[in-house]
Amino acid sequence: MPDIFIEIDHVSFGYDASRLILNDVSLRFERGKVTAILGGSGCGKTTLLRLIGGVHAATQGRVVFDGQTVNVQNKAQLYRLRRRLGMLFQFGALFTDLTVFENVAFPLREHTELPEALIRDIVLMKLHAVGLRGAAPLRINQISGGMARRVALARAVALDPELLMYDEPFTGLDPIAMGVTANLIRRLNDTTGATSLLVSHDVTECFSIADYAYLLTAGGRVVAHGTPAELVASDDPEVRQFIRGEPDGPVPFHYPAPPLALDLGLRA
Ligand SMILES: Nc1ncnc2c1ncn2[C@@H]1O[C@H](COP(=O)(O)OP(=O)(O)OP(=O)(O)O)[C@@H](O)[C@H]1O
Repeated sequence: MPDIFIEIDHVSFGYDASRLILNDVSLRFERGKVTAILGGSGCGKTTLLRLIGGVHAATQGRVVFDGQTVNVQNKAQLYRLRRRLGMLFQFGALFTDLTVFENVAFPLREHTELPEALIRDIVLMKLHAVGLRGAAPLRINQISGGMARRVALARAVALDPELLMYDEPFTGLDPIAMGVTANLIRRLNDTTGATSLLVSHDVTECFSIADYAYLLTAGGRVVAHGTPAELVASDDPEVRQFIRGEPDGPVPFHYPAPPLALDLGLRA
């Protein structure tokens, strides 16, 4: 029996009543694993992370976090839950005029009463884990984008979260920085014993580090799920189109439209 840490159980959600973003979606994330959630723009990946973090409530269905149904009305439960998760947003969202050190120290100062000497040791250890202990005194606007992403990783793990959620961690990075970031996500998961969810549209990078992956399409519909090896070996045309990034296939390139000739008035 797999040890499920997060379960999305027949969840539907819309930001307003007129449009469902997630339509009866079910996913399960195993404890200790890195699971990738892949899908095109707008299919609801970030929305899914927000529901897990209790930012929004599911309209229908349940989000279960380590055996407990997430209830956004229960403020005490939400606070405890948020202490258990670390989140890395697209572009890191660091304080650009603070130092690398102060950025990583920030969640420790916000959420704990630890003495300054201990905060210092934790920050230096987290920075060491991402290879940036030597950069501690630099300001964010003095370091490269790839380094900044690593600082954001160190900050996301500052409180030793049990769940790490990464939203598009590879965006805007050059290939080397991308590889470094991917390896760090894997290493931080394994050394801290956390569970990691990785939202991205970068199939290659995700498959290089994920234990398992879900492929989603519009409405959060699960096209397929499995280990990267299983998905790569799939002969389902929709999965192949997805993985190879083919522009046309079961997911058509063209939005439904009348024939071009008709639209251009070329036919009587
Ligand atoms: N706060 C919001 N209010 C209203 N609609 C929203 C909000 N956030 C997202 N949406 C809409 O919900 C849909 C899904 O967005 P979401 O960000 O979850 O998709 P995504 O798969 O993460 O896409 P991307 O890869 O582009 O980030 C989109 O159509 C988006 O416009």
